[in-house]
Amino acid sequence: MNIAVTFLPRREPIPLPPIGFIGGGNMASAIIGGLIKQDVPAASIEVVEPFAEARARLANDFGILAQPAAGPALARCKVIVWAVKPQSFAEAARPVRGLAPDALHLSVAAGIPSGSIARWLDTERVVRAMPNTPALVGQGMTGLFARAAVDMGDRKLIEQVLDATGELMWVDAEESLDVVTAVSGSGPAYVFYFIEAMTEAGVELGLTPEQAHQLAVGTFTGASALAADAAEPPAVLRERVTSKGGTTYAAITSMESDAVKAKFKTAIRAAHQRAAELGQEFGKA
Ligand SMILES: NC(=O)C1=CN([C@@H]2O[C@H](COP(=O)(O)OP(=O)(O)OC[C@H]3O[C@@H](n4cnc5c(N)ncnc54)[C@H](OP(=O)(O)O)[C@@H]3O)[C@@H](O)[C@H]2O)C=CC1
Ligand SMILES: O=C(O)[C@@H]1CCC=N1
Repeated sequence: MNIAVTFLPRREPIPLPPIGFIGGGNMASAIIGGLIKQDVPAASIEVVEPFAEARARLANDFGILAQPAAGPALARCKVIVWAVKPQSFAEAARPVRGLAPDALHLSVAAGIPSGSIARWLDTERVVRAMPNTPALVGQGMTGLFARAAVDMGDRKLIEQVLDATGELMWVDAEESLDVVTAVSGSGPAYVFYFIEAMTEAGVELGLTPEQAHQLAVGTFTGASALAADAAEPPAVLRERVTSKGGTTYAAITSMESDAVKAKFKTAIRAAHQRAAELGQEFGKA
């Protein structure tokens, strides 16, 4: 049998400017992985990361030579991504202020207001993003907010930097980012929690851990794809699974009687409140 093979022309490297990262942990790695997939050369990415183990991981995974402290290498960066914990932001900003005067700043830190970042870095060109970890597999959801001084060209640049991470959603009000944080930023942990519960229940009822894991994960993948594709809302899709007097009815009735939905919403409100507290606590400096 003859198999026709078509070679697609190799894509030209994306002409992104040099990009700096302050903090080279989980979220920075997810974004850097996307940039490398877009053919951005490792040499045009500067990372400041004090933790030696994280620097070794960046070298191993992406061939990036991260620096333990901020220095003049950041001067060439036109975008600086802030991927430090909210608790470390003010301290991390001090040595960077003035080092890259032309840079557009993108913060992924939960809660820290853009006004604090603008003050710490002495620039109004600040965008805040709230991504989530499925960015690692190109299926993230990211909320974005730009300060007034950020123009359309800057917005496009940010979209290009985050292009490979998944879907992007701009919000007009900065407070909305705390809601994005509580729903989709922390959201993967809620999904993993339910996967854990479904897997444990499957094992307790007699399946192997592998079988139970495959069924739980596959059910989330399938149900999410159905919800994304269907014209009907999730409540209608749920009703279609729930045969009268059947097994799903038994499970949903049990959950309703234990107020599972109400408690889940309370948990999301706790995440929302914590985002605001992080901003108040660590945005003051
Ligand atoms: N993880 C997630 O799902 C999401 C996280 N975020 C946000 O991303 C940010 C980073 O989170 P995450 O990646 O999970 O955290 P990590 O702890 O994995 O990464 C943060 C890194 O920053 C380093 N760091 C600390 N101080 C400095 C400094 N002064 N200069 C440079 N780097 C420094 C830390 O080193 P050390 O460990 O030595 O302190 C650590 O390696 C947080 O603000 C979080 O709110 C947003 C959305 C989702
Ligand atoms: O838990 C956190 O604070 C961060 C922000 C969203 C996800 N992780």
